[in-house]
Amino acid sequence: MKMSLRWFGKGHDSISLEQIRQIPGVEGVITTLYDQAPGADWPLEKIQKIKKDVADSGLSIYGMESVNVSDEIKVAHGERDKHIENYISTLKKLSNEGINMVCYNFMPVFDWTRSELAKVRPDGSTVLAYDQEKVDKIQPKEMFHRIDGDSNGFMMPGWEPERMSKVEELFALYEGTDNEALFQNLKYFLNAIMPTCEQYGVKMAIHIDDPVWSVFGLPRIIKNKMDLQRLITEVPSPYNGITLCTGSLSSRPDNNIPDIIRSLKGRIHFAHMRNTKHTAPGVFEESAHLSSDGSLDMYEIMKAFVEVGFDGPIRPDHGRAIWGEVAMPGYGLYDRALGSQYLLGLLEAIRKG
Ligand SMILES: O=C(O)[C@@H](O)[C@@H](O)[C@H](O)[C@H](O)CO
Ligand SMILES: [Fe+2]
Repeated sequence: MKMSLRWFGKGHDSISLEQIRQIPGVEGVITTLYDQAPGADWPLEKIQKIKKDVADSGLSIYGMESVNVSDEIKVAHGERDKHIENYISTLKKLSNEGINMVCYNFMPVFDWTRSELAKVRPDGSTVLAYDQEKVDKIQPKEMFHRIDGDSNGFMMPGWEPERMSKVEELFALYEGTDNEALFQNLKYFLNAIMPTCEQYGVKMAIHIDDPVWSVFGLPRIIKNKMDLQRLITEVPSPYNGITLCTGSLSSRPDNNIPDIIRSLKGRIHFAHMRNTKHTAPGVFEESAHLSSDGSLDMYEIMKAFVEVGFDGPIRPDHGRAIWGEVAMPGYGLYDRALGSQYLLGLLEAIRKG
C-alpha cells in the first residue's frame, strides 16, 4: 500500500508539494489536470509539466483523480465515440509518462452531493455533511450556487462552473437514461478502453457513488456489493477495477465494507479512507479518520485491505477543517496529514501483529 495525498495542482490547491513532502510516509500524490473539461484529449505538455513539478519536489504521481468521463459518454450522446477516442489518447499519454492508475466516476451531472460544506462540530472543527431532507428542499441549480458559495473561493472537484452553468441542460440530457441504460453505457465505455488499458498497463478505478442512492431523481449504479460484483463480472479484465471509497460506501450503514473489500480481491486499484458519523437514515457527517470519531471501524477495514493483498495507492479522503486552516472544504492539509499518520499506524500494527 502506498500512502498518498490528493493534490489539485499549482494554482488550484492551497497546499504545496513541499508541505506534502514533509508528511512522514507520504511519497506520492494523486493529482489531475484540473483545467481539462470532461471529454478532452489531455495535452502531453501539461502532463509532462505536472509530472516535473511533482518530481522536482521529491514526490511521484501515483495516479490521476480524475480523468473525468463526459456526460456525453454517460448518456450515449452522438459525441460519445469522439470523447472515448480522446480518453484513449489521454490514457496512452499518461502511461507513456509512467502514470498507470486512473480514477473516474460514472455519476450523472454531480460528482458528489452534500447539503453543507462547513457543519460545525462540538469541538469547533467543520465538516461536510448530508441531510436528505435538506437536499429534497432545494433545486439542483441552487445546490450549485450553495456549493460554489461555500467553497472558500476554491473550485470544488466535479462542480466546475462551466458545466454547472448548464445544469438544466445536463438534467435534460439524462432524460430517458435509467439505471440499466447508464450501466450499459458504462460497459460500452469500459469495453472500448480495455484493450488500451491492457496494452498500456493502465488500471481503471471507478469511484463509488456518493451518496449511494439516487439524488434529484438521477440514476445511480455503483452503490453496493451487488453493483460492484456485476461490474467486475460483466467486464472481467483485471484493468477494470474499483476506487474503494469507504466514506461513500458508508453513506448506507448496511454496506458491510470489510466484506465488500474481500469480495473485490484483486480488483481494487485505489483506496479512499474516510470515516463518517451517522445520525439517522439519510443523514451523516464526515468525521476525523479515527474509528472512535465516526461510525466506521477503520481497523477492520484496513485489515481487509491487508488480507486481500491490496498494494495500490491509498489516501486519506476528506478531512475536517481544523486549526483555522482555510482550504478547499474537505481538502485542507492538517486533518488529512493527521489521518495519514493514523492510517499508517493501523497498517504497521496489522502487519506486525
Ligand atoms: O468526494 C471527493 O472529493 C472525491 O472522492 C470525488 O470527487 C472523486 O474524486 C470523484 O468522484 C472521482 O471521479
Ligand atoms: Fe472518495
